[in-house]
Amino acid sequence: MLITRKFEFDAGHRISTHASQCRNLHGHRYVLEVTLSGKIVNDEGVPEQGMVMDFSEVKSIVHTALVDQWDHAFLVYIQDKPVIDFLLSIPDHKTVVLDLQPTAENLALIAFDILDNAFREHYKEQLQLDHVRLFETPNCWADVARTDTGS
Ligand SMILES: Nc1nc2c(c(=O)[nH]1)N=C([C@H](O)[C@H](O)COP(=O)(O)OP(=O)(O)OP(=O)(O)O)CN2
Ligand SMILES: [Zn+2]
Repeated sequence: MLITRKFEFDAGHRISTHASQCRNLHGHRYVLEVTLSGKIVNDEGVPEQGMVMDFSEVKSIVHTALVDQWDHAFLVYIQDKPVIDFLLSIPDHKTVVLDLQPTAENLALIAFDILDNAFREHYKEQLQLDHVRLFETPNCWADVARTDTGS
C-alpha cells in the first residue's frame, strides 16, 4: 500500500551555470510529495489501526528532517562562491549549502536521501520511503523513486 503526504515551502535559489534567466537569484514555492510504502496496521485497538502510518507522524518527520531546514532558506551550490560569500555576510541568514546545483532534479535527489534516512531511523523494516516528487513550479517537477537510487 502506498500513502502520500504533500508539503509546501518557500526557498530561494539560482542555477549558477544556467544559460538564461535561472542564473539570477530567485525563489519558488516548492511542493513536495512524499510517498511511503508499507503494510496496513491491522492490530486491534492500536492508534494506527487501519493505517500504513499516521499522516500527522509523516508530517512531523518530514518537517523536522527537511521542511523546517529548507523553508525560507536560500539553497546554494557549494561551488557558487560569490553567492555563498554574499549570504555569509548577512548576519543569521538561513542558508543551506548543497553539494549539487539546486535544480529540481538534484533537490529531489537530496530530499529523497534525507527523508530515506529519517524514515529508516524511525521505522526500520515496517515501512519505507517509496518516492518523492518535487514541484519547482506548477509546471515543472522531478521524481525520484527508490528504484532510481539502487537501494
Ligand atoms: N531540468 C530543469 N530545467 C530547469 C530547472 C530545473 O531545475 N531543472 N530550473 C529552472 C529555473 O530554476 C526555473 O525555476 C524554472 O523556470 P521556468 O522554466 O520559467 O518555469 P515556469 O514553470 O515558471 O515556466 P513559465 O514558462 O514561466 O510558466 C529552469 N530550467
Ligand atoms: Zn528556479
